[in-house]
Amino acid sequence: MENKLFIYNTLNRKKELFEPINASHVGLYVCGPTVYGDAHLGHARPAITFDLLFRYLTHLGYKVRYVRNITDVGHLVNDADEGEDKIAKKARLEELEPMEVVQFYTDRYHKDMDDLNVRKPSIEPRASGHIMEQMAMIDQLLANGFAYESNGSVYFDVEAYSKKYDYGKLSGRKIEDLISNTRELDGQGEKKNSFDFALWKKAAPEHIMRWPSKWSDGFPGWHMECSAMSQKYLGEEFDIHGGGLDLQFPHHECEIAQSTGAHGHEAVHYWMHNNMITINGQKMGKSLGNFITLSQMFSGENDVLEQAYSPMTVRFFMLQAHYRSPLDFSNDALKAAEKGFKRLMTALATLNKINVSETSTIDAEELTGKCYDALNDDLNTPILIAHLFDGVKTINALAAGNAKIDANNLEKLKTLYQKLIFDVLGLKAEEEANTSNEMLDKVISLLLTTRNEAKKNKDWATADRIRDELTNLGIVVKDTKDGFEWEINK
Ligand SMILES: Nc1ncnc2c1ncn2[C@@H]1O[C@H](COP(=O)(O)OP(=O)(O)OP(=O)(O)O)[C@@H](O)[C@H]1O
Ligand SMILES: [Zn+2]
Repeated sequence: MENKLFIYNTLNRKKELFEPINASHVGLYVCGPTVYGDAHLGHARPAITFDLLFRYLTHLGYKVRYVRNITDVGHLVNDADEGEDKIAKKARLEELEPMEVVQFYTDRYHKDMDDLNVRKPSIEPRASGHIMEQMAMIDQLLANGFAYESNGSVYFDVEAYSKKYDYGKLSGRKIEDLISNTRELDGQGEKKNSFDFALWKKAAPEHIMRWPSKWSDGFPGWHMECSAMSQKYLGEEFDIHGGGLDLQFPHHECEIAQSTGAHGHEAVHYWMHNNMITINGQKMGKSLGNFITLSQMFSGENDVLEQAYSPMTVRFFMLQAHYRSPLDFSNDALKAAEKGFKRLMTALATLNKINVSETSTIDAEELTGKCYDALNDDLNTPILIAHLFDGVKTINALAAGNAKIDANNLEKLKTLYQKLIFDVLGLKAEEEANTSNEMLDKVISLLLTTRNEAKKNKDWATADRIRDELTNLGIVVKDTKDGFEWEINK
């Protein structure tokens, strides 16, 4: 397969030709959600970005193993080593078992992902199911002298590590700066240095999520799960690790340190980071309380929303921006995406009705080349979509009889649009659901109008039968002075 895909590697801060370890296979790991609340618009960004990558690599012919985890233990409220576990806190507030919270929000996350047409990863491991693997890696780090035990907890020894390796290489932080910024805090508590991070934490008596270990009854640190699970399913060295830009430090920096410290070499060849969804210029975040959940986006039930936005509108909105650019939420931008998506889908329907000519004024090959060049340039979807819209002008010109296309070019154009729109961008037609809803509306209105006519004719038997039969189907009919109202009894 001819390989021209360049991806921006955060580690080296440049676009690099993608060369997998094994010519035909790709290992991809992406940090998934911490499941203690509904997914918001921000969470859709890494999901869609790496779904696009998964789809494009598959389209290019690679066999991809895509691992996206579920964090169900170890992610503490302040993202550092202190505070309550995010899941445990939610469980306490809701009076539920932590794993009930996890199951509830994991199911809801899956529903949102299905709506957005995000393909399921090949493996979706949970942190709590991989405690043994995490403990084994901590053992390795202790044996290699990059970790120390303190009062039943185990910490990563950043200073010892940085004598041999480069701590901060991903995020660009300098260990000297970390040392000088934190000096006053050090020498207190369990850690040698305040920038050391937890690999294993001894659980306080009230902490529910705990596992026995040789160090203490406790739980693993948040960064540990991704190192242990990526290694388990993709090997000590693998191709691509993705996640949001906000995870670069400390999460991914710590992952690099853990893997390098345990194995003597780095695990990941290409680090990819999606930029943030912002709202009024600020990161949309659960902790900041400025989020719109995905189900609110789809139903319109949030005061910030001027209308509901369908899942494909949301997906198109994301794809119209490059994944490394920040993207600000606005009703106007979403409305524009809604229009754009519809225009593209209408053009696709038009394309399927175009007649063939003997000659062609259109060169499908040229457009195909431009589209793939955009994708190969670090998944430049805004440029790709601009080319697809140029093609829409051509399609409309063909439909209007202002251009000609031969069978060969028409076939190529159809294949290009089908493959890129459905397989790679992962868009899908949405009319179907709407059509069946609209159809149901019309059929019920027809029945109820017939019922009103029956009532006018004093044909009470027919009127009652229509109402009763609808009630049996779960449709509640209310007579009003203007006619009728109805609703489906859920
Ligand atoms: N506003 C956002 N824009 C883009 N990606 C985001 C945004 N918020 C979270 N993510 C990404 O979603 C993934 C899951 O993150 P996680 O569940 O840890 O969210 P979080 O950090 O708890 O969110 P929050 O900051 O809202 O509490 C991560 O890759 C993270 O980078
Ligand atoms: Zn992670």
